[in-house]
Amino acid sequence: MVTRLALNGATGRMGTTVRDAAGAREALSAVLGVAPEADGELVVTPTERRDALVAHDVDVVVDFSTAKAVPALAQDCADAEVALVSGTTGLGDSALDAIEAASAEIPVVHARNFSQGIVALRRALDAALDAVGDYDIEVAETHHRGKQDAPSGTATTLVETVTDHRTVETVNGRAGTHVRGETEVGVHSRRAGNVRGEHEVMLADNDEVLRLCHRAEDRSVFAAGALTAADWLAGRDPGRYDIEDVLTGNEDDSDSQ
Ligand SMILES: NC(=O)C1=CN([C@@H]2O[C@H](COP(=O)(O)OP(=O)(O)OC[C@H]3O[C@@H](n4cnc5c(N)ncnc54)[C@H](OP(=O)(O)O)[C@@H]3O)[C@@H](O)[C@H]2O)C=CC1
Ligand SMILES: O=C(O)C1=N[C@H](C(=O)O)C[C@H](O)C1
Repeated sequence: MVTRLALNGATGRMGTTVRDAAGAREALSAVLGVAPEADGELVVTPTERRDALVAHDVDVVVDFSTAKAVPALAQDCADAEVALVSGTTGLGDSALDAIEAASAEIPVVHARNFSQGIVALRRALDAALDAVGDYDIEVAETHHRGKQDAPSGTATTLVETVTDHRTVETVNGRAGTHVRGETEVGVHSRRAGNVRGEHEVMLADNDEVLRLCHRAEDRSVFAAGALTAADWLAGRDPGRYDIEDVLTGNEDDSDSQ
């Protein structure tokens, strides 16, 4: 059976990449786009979205848009009983609450990075943190000049992985006169060119430095992960799932209802 997709943020960098990647998969079909400026019969505006999801018999919405758009999107998906895969980053409390509320009605995957390499990096970081003592940790990320949110969602997730191991105080950038505190984790953001996404976690002690790095060279790696999630999510029970659930097929760790 073909899973019918709607792409929220259809005209953006990721929306167009996901559309092209979906076209190459037999099991998926992108039947609708949503963007602020509707530009054809298959692209509707956010106010038309809920009715269009029902009319086009959509199974899953794949969302790469903007944080402000997420609360209304999550509500529309719940109302239309359509599953949601969202990769949008920089979400504040209202968007996170809206995703949580929607997940009582529909299945939802939200991931700040859909690449397999970042899943592997998180696992490697977990293992490294088990192996080293209280090494100093700094996180750095570089993205294209068009990225709006900083630090990146992935950098935030990497700091959360550190938080699973120890109490930390996040310092976004460093300026002025200040000696590094023992619990600090510095997070550093650069914006330049068309860099797709680079992340590095540095773990350092006296006389040794361990670096864990990932570089996305094409947005297709994010699109592939999001489409795998869409395929996996269609027809599941309501609940909140994560990218580890998708890649391992593990449902024990989800909080599905
Ligand atoms: N999880 C992951 O693996 C990845 C996540 N991302 C995240 O995805 C998001 C989008 O990134 P990117 O594609 O580069 O950004 P773009 O700015 O290129 O695309 C965002 C699109 O969303 C549209 N949009 C704005 N408001 C709405 C709305 N209310 N409803 C529907 N669409 C809307 C914009 O339209 P307009 O321009 O007309 O305003 C734009 O076309 C970011 O948060 C980014 O961090 C990116 C890559 C990978
Ligand atoms: O905006 C982007 O481009 C990306 N955003 C995500 C993030 O904020 O972590 C994921 C990826 O690095 C690309």
